[in-house]
Amino acid sequence: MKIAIASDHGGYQLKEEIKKYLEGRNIEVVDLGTNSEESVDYPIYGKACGEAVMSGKADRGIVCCGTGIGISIAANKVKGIRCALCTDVHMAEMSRKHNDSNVLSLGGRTTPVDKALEIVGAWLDTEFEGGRHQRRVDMLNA
Ligand SMILES: O=C(CO)[C@H](O)[C@H](O)[C@H](O)COP(=O)(O)O
Repeated sequence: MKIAIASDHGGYQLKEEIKKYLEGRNIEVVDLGTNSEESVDYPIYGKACGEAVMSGKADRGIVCCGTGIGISIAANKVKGIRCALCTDVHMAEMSRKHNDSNVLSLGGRTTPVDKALEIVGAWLDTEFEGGRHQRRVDMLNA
């Protein structure tokens, strides 16, 4: 699996931790920036991650900003993206099982690193259930 990751300055430190975690699991990472804590604008990075997923450059994406809110809104503007802002493992699992989320959003200023990495692990390891949920995902895509 190949994962695209992107953040603004508020999510930069968390993105770096997620990158290490993914590489530790031998998952290929496409890092779309940002590359420091210098102030940048989250819409650019959310869009870049969404486009990387929809173009096939990556299988799924992970985005981070201060709260995870702004960058998830940006990613969700890309047609076909189902970006889920998750603050716990249950939400991450459900976003995969029911929503087939293809981008995960996390808040670098709101979710501690250890918890965020647990969320990432659950999100990576949970499959979409299909069935009645496929109909709803099809409606989202339409
Ligand atoms: O977009 C956000 C909130 O929805 C993110 O948390 C941003 O990281 C935040 O708005 C950036 O704020 P800053 O004061 O410019 O660092």
